Amino acid sequence: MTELLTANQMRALESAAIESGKVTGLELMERAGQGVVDALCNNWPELAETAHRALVLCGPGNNGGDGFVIARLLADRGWQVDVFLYGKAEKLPPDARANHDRWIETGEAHQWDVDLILSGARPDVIVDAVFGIGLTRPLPGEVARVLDHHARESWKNWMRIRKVAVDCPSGLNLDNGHVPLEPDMEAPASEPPPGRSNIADLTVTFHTPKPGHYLELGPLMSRHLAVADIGLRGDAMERGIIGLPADPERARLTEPKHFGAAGLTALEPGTWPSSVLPKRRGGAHKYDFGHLIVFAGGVGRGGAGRMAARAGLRAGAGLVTLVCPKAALMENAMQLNAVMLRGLDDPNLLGEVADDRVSGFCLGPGLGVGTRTRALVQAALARKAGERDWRRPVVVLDADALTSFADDPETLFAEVHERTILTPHEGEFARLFPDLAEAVRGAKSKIDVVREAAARAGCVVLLKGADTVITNPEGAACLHAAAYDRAAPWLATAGAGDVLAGMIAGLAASPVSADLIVAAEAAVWLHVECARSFGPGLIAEDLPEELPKVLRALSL
Ligand SMILES: NC(=O)C1=CN([C@@H]2O[C@H](COP(=O)(O)OP(=O)(O)OC[C@H]3O[C@@H](n4cnc5c(N)ncnc54)[C@H](O)[C@@H]3O)[C@@H](O)[C@H]2O)[C@@H](O)CC1
Ligand SMILES: [K+]
Repeated sequence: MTELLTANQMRALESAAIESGKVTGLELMERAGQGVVDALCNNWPELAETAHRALVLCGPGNNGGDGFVIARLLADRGWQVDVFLYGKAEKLPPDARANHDRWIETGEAHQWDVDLILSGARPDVIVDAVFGIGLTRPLPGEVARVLDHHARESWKNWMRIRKVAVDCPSGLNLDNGHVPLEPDMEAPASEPPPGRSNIADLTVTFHTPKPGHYLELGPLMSRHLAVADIGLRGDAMERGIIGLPADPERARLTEPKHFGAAGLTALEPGTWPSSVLPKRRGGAHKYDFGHLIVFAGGVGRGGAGRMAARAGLRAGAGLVTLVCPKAALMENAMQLNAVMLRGLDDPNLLGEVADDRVSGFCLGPGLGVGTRTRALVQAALARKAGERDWRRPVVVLDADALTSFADDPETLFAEVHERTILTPHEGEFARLFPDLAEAVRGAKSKIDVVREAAARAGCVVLLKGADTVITNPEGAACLHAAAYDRAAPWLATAGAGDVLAGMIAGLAASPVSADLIVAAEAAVWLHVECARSFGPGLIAEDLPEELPKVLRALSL
């Protein structure tokens, strides 16, 4: 499953299933609790073999209800289970109340008491079932004190305690990956603010992952993510199939999996991302895969452009030409072979270096901020469909090509077209969309702000990060996360963004390329795959050189 459902979408799906009469809320809660116990035993097989001790922390809503189910199922396996309830039993919602009542037939539910909880017998497993998707306010201090990462240290041998989060580590907002704080807690303090330090060893969510598991603090707090099937899949219409244009309402995770076909792997030909890579058939001519022009900066500033060009060529463009000021021709000539080279001083003479077989432009890396760059961007955006493609040339705008419009983003937005993609990092994004910048985003998720940005700009927008969000003006949103088993911290290296811009352009410049947002998704995935394949010690130049190995593994 590649859809990422927000809290409201998840609730709507559950209500529809319940209203259809196919399932009851109690049955869903039972499956959720069972899913957590199964994931626990799968993840730590030794816990499945003998009985242990669990501390189950239940909250005032249905997340707490899941906790009571888990307590009962563990007790049935012979475990010793201590249960604490934050809230009042009589105020629990009906399904949670039913499971509470069932639990207290044989066990006890103690009232929340920080000192009592932390001075009890050492648990082997702490189950965090305090808040799930229903958390609307900052985590109460007395909950945060118990869930804090360091609270375990009140027990001997605390390093052996495992914490399992039900749906999410309590405090994490599953729509945006934020942890809301009380206003007076925003100031940096010597200790981590309550709530942000609730780090699970395993997080078990239901039906699909949620955006907040992948955005911002989500991966840091969730640590390992398991998704339990609670039987809603048959009812859920699949709207997030990777490789097809993205759904305008539901965000999808960029990963090589198809709904309902868990057995498929990325390595099977014909599946994503192979299915959207242009270079996969014989008998083709180099122009069938497009001619990409990458612009480079002046003397001594060509490295970023050269890396983008090489990435474009490796990614699959049939031809790549680096265009630089004439004064920089010699230094570039000394560094390039397969990438062609032309000099251009006057942006108005673009036609002299770009005939109408050019199907893509990449501008920004190392280009310099100023009027020349603006003029080049405008010239590239003004190009019409060429001889080989019924579409206009794709235009990838990155780095200085974006910053050159910081004073006047509207001019840029007036000229972009549907085959344009902006690829800012957070700093560049803030220059073009100051009201959507990270510092003023508030509770809006990164997905929502990039959606707004794409609608405002009128083209595809890709906001880079460990969590990369790609959206188009119609509202389609894809989230690629270099997190969990795809974490690639060594990708945080100078020039990695230049290579990404080149890879996107190289894939999208082909006249047979997929929809731009789909091509960008594939490029982002391949970029991280190259980093993972190369491993620690990576520098940006290694990324294009690793691409053939990654493509070979895709059986291309
Ligand atoms: N039938 C269903 O709806 C299912 C729900 N499931 C579980 O139910 C969870 C969602 O349940 P709920 O919607 O009841 O939400 P939660 O259980 O996450 O929390 C809601 C409760 O917390 C209170 N609350 C929110 N923020 C608070 C704060 N800062 N301080 C104090 N109290 C606060 C609310 O007033 C409400 O009582 C999911 O995360 C999942 O774990 C699963 O059992 C699957 C089925
Ligand atoms: K929780």
